[in-house]
Amino acid sequence: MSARYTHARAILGPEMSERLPETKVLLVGAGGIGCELLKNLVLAGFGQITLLDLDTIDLSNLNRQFLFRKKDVKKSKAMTAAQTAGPFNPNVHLHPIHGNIKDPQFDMEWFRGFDIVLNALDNLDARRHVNKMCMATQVPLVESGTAGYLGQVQPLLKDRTECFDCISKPTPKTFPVCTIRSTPSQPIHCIVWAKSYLLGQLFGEDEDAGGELDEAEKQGENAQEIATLRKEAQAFKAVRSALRSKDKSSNAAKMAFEKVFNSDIRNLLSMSDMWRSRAPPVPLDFDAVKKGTFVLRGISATGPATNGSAKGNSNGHAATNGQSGASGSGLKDQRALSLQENLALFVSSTERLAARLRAGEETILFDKDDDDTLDFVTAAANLRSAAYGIAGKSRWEIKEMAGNIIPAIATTNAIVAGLIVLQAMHLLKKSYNTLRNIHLQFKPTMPLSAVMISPPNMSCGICRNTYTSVQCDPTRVTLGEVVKGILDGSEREVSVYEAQRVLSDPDWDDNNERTLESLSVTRGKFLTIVDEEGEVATVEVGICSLPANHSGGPLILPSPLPDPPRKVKVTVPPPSTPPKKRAAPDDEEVTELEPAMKRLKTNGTAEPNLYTPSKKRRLEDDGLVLLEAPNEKVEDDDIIEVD
Ligand SMILES: Nc1ncnc2c1ncn2[C@@H]1O[C@H](COP(=O)(O)OP(=O)(O)OP(=O)(O)O)[C@@H](O)[C@H]1O
Ligand SMILES: [Zn+2]
Repeated sequence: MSARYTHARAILGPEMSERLPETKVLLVGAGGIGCELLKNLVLAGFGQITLLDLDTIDLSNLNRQFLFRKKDVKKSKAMTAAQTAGPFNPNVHLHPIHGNIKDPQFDMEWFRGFDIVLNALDNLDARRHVNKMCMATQVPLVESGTAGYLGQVQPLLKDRTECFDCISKPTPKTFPVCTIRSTPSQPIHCIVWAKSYLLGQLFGEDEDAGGELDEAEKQGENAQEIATLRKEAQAFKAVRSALRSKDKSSNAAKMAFEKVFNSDIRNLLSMSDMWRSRAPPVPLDFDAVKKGTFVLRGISATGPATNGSAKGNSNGHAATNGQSGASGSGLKDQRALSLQENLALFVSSTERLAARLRAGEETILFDKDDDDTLDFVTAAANLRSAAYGIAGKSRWEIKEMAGNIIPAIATTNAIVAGLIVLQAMHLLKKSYNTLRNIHLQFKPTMPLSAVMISPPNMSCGICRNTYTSVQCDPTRVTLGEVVKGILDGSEREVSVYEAQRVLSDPDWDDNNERTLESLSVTRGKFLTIVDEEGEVATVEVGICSLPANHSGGPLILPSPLPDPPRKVKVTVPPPSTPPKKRAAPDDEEVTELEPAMKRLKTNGTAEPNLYTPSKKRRLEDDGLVLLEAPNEKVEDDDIIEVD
């Protein structure tokens, strides 16, 4: 045993140490937590590590994602992390993959190839996807996350612990800075970008990257990349000095606009890899937007900029059309602005802020009560949203949303990465009694708290389902063949879904003769078979591909076929009662609850009708609640009543 493992062996014990070289780990995400975790795994001697990330390295990642250097900016995170960490331990086999974990080839068969999955992700969508794949394949998962000084590590295993979806998650309200730097997908990303990045670049302290770039070039780093970065930094320099220049003709606002909404976007577009799994942004043309001749995704620059939540002008002509001097005070705060109006607001707020610099203010920071900065952030965020096809927001909404961001802290990521390895060890050793949910908290007297594991939530729509998979050729196999095969001759009535789409039900079998592919049910997706009477657990069928050397029919059914448990009918608890938790995980005692009913207020009249589970489920999936009588009310602020 080489000295390399002395410490790891002392911690892990001889048995675990022996097994590590054969252990197959999937690490999803090579960002802040992922880099720290990869280093831990490699040094501990985990033998087979698959590392997957869809992104490329951003300059702003370098302060904490220590496996990356300036020469690596714009390269694949997974590939670069593997290249850097590989030599830490030559006995380890690293398999980096540049891809999205939701890509079809990462199906149930693929997940089954791992002993454990470790999430180091930054978004709910990907986390929920990995959770479902791990519940489907019964592969243990360690989930994790950090926000500033706070962190959490949660070991998850089907039937033993609750899953990531057992408790519904509130939508996150804060974002680490860099998540929003290059690929925004929500209005808040653009708001934070405008407030914390662009405002600072133009009106904050001089953040000159030139010196660092000179240094990088001296060290022989990628000259082409450095040249691109230098050009970007130079362009900001030119705009900054134009903003501070007494020369009125410098047209600084136009320069700023053209840099961030045109040339920077063009630069990003030239990296075609980035836009393989995302919709690409569209560069904006200053003069055409100003004139109102610019058309973006079929919408005129004078129409509502995007279909944002604030009410736009339905005739496509904004009320202030053509007013170039739209100022904060002249705008109705709660109206969505057209692209042209956002440009006018960008120009006017930039000029107001520039005038303040010329009058002696050295730096200007965001203050929601400072109209100039709020106008600037409103306009810049909405212009960026428009370029990326994201819904615009009103000035009033942006004031609400421009909350504080939480910077990522390297030490928090490092602590959490260490804790992930410890929980992974418990899962691999099957020492389930020692599993804990760990919280890293901002309490100097007790920075870590270890919480007992909760058993599964009996009404969870993810981990209480019965999972199976079929190997098939979706171009040849029909929906009816798969469903009939899985039900194995049972006559019970079922409805079949793919995600939220109904594909068939007992009264509607039009799709049964159609191929899976024609129904867009392809590799990596699930067919969900729901019992019409609600008496048998839902079966989820993962679609996998046929083995490479297969020559027979288009479908290989699983063996054994799934045997979903019968649900024990339990009376629906009152709406405010949380789902009952069992004292200890014990598979024998599983009972299933019907999905909780929407609260209907009957005003003392008839009891609300209980619809059959599938019908009700379809209605609820569509966001509909059926009211019995015209005087009924639904106690839910998100619900809009329609006749
Ligand atoms: N669907 C996905 N498939 C693969 N990797 C993903 C997916 N979603 C997110 N990731 C990766 O997870 C990582 C999360 O790391 P982290 O939270 O540090 O993000 P970051 O973008 O590097 O930094 P920051 O979030 O602070 O800007 C990122 O590298 C991101 O590319
Ligand atoms: Zn669950």
